[in-house]
Amino acid sequence: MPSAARSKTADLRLDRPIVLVGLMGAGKTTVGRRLAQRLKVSFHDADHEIETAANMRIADIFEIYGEAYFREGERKVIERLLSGPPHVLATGGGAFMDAETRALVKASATSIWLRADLDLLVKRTALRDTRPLLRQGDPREILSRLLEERGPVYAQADITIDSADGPHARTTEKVLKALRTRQQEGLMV
Ligand SMILES: Nc1ncnc2c1ncn2[C@@H]1O[C@H](COP(=O)(O)OP(=O)(O)O)[C@@H](O)[C@H]1O
Ligand SMILES: O=C(O)C1=C[C@@H](OP(=O)(O)O)[C@@H](O)[C@H](O)C1
Ligand SMILES: [Mg+2]
Repeated sequence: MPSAARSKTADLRLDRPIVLVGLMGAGKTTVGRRLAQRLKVSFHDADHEIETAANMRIADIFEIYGEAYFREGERKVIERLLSGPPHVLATGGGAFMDAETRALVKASATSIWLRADLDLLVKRTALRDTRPLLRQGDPREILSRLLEERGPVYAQADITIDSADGPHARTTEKVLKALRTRQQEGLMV
């Protein structure tokens, strides 16, 4: 398939995994899958891996075992995935808040914060009621508080990309462009 879109990624060779971080609804899972396709590497979603390993839904893990147990599983899953070959990994929104997970990601991957404003996060997370943290009150209030708390930590990622409204493809292309720039500057991607 000799499309221009495809040939544009031929110059990008991953040295290590790409890890997407950011709040619920930022588009980590959606954009991550597309990014992996464009880079021709495999895609993993930490939430999905946890659900498979536990054979339970995230909301049930939170309800039955609690958040601390979930975070432990999340850390283990991410550690296992990061020890593998370069790929794209979409984390759950809280993963990068865990100091140990964050240190691991910073040491062995290129991290990307997909940043979106509150209105967009509220709109996108309303599409699916699968996130236990947003069931604990008013989703807008919860997301607003989390944005304030977590924003400075997400900002420690190597790259920040605005995950604005519009097609996922546009955000994916922005990520690719940022990776290409980094590589041209001689930095690892
Ligand atoms: N430009 C966009 N980028 C990413 N997601 C978008 C966009 N526009 C709409 N969406 C929708 O918003 C939701 C984002 O959710 P998801 O990818 O699961 O985010 P996260 O994994 O960060 O929580 C999906 O339903 C997706 O289809
Ligand atoms: O922000 C969080 O703490 C969480 C985000 C969710 O993933 P997404 O960010 O993919 O929605 C999921 O891991 C869990 O519900 C907790
Ligand atoms: Mg996700």
